[in-house]
Amino acid sequence: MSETTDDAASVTFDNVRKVYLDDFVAIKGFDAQIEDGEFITVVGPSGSGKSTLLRMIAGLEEISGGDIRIGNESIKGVEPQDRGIAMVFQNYALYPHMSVRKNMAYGLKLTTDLSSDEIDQRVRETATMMGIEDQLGDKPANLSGGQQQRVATGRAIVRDPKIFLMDEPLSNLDAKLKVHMRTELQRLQEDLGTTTIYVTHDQHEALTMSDRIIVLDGGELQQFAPPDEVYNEPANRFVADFIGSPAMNFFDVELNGTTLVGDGFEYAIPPSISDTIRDTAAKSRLELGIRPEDITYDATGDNTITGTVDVVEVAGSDNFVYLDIAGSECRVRVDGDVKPSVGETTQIAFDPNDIHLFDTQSGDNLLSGTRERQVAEAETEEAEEAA
Ligand SMILES: Nc1ncnc2c1ncn2[C@@H]1O[C@H](COP(=O)(O)OP(=O)(O)OP(=O)(O)O)[C@@H](O)[C@H]1O
Repeated sequence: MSETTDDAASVTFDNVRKVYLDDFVAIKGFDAQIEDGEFITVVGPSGSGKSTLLRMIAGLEEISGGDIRIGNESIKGVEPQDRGIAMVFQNYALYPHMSVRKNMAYGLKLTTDLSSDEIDQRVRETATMMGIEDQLGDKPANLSGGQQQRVATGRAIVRDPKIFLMDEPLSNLDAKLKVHMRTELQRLQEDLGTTTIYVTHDQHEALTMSDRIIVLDGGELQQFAPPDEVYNEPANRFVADFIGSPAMNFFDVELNGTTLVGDGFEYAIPPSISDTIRDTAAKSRLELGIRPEDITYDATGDNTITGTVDVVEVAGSDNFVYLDIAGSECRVRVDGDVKPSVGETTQIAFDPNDIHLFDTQSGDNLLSGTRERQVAEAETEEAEEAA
């Protein structure tokens, strides 16, 4: 997170609702507090309300209920151009008939009383920062995708906004350029320290770029937390399934004493976990979640599960093995030099500390927060031993 001097560019969502066409609720009672200078990504499936959220801040959509505040000020009744925001769109929305210079200067001319010379100087400085100073006289159609992206970002930066809103700004770039621009945007945001709300379909972008991630589904907030927490401590089954690639494996299980029993396997868990889930297990079915990267392939010893190799996906430095465990698919990440044969039977194992357990009815993660506690306890023990 970048250091800034005041909280003028915090963004508060207070029970925000958006209703389209009188009865379609696109955003349902959304609450969140974004701090000044944070880089926030918003992820969720198509139609989950990501763009709607951004468009309400930008003033491109009315808010149907609740309020959004920038700093302490409600944005209701504040004209879009007076909100101190700048937006970068997926299709860049550059004016085709204007040069890069005019595209970048246009917003400044409309919203400030700077002189032409001052505007020109700011445009040139920003163009240099974005590496497009040689393109100032060109029309957008004569630029590459990456250059157009830089112009769109430069046009937002030149206005020196309090908040950047970015709606999938890199999705039109090829994979290599995307990685490059991702680093560039991240560095720019760190240098400028401007609060940024960034919508993306790409969970890798979300996990690598942001201070915190908003996960939306069906217009409802599922989790708002730093990337490692969303990954390691997903709030519910939806988040667990949505974040991570290949996705987490899930198995229907029941608790029997300190053993999770599923189709084709029994898996022993420590009493600390079984005690945590016992009350829920008495009322509801459970799902065991385990990430492909947390599974040991070809394991020996106790507490293993038997599977048969269905598919082997060669992916370079890592391979993915798809196992059949009594009719359920289980994805396992293995080293690139491990290439099992289809039809082979194997044992897999995983550490009980890596499992996730969900209430099948509510989807809640029953072990939420326990991993943080485990880490804290381990650190305390280590400190005590060292003393
Ligand atoms: N102007 C509109 N009128 C009616 N419904 C709309 C309008 N804009 C969006 N919607 C609906 O609201 C829901 C949320 O749309 P939104 O564009 O915010 O989702 P999104 O998460 O950004 O999706 P995507 O990832 O596909 O861009 C969708 O069901 C969409 O069809």
